[in-house]
Amino acid sequence: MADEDLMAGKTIKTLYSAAEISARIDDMADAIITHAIITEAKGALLVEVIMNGAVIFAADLVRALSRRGLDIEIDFIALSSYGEGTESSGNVVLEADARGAIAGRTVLLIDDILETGRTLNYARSYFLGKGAAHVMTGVLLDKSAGRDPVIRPDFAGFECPDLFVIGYGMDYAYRFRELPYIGYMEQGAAADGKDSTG
Ligand SMILES: O=P(O)(O)OC[C@H]1O[C@H](OP(=O)(O)OP(=O)(O)O)[C@H](O)[C@@H]1O
Ligand code: HPA
Repeated sequence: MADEDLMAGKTIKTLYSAAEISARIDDMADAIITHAIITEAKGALLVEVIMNGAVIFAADLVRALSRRGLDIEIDFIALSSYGEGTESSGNVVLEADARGAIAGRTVLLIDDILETGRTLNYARSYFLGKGAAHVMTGVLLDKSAGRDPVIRPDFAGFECPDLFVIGYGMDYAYRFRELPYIGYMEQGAAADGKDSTG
């Protein structure tokens, strides 16, 4: 489907600019490297990137961690539950397995957004099931509206309003991941406007 069709009657409003995201990732990296479990972990921290949405966030976060001297190993797992829609199907599908050695490791799961919590719950069970010593979670956006408050990330960048957001890795129907900022689609007058320079 062409962007023009997806965008019909809508414009993208900026929620967080590229500069705001960058500054927040530095704060998150500071918080991660001082966390007791990570500081005391034996061997490299195993960073598990949950594809596809988290790849852009993870690329920036791991380099921020590296600049602070943290020893890390990067691995990937692919999980999917939204498809082309804006609501969770309720069913998390394992599209691709992790490949790293997991038993006994301290694992930091990285995802772009936490909404219902199904994806991170699935991932946490997956890594604990493979013998991880600790599993921690880091998300750029925490969309907590309507979610059980017991479900919380260990590290979060921004609270996300109850809107379907796109950009900086996040898609709507597999598009818009490449936007350098985070935005949301607003029904509006402009047919094809990207109002943001973020
Ligand atoms: O907390 P939840 O309600 O589970 O939602 C969060 C998940 O939804 C998105 O993944 P999606 O299924 O869209 O796959 P993608 O990463 O390939 O875009 C996002 O990247 C998170 O992994
Ligand atoms: N945008 C993109 N992907 C998502 C969202 C969202 O708001 N929530 C869960 N996955």
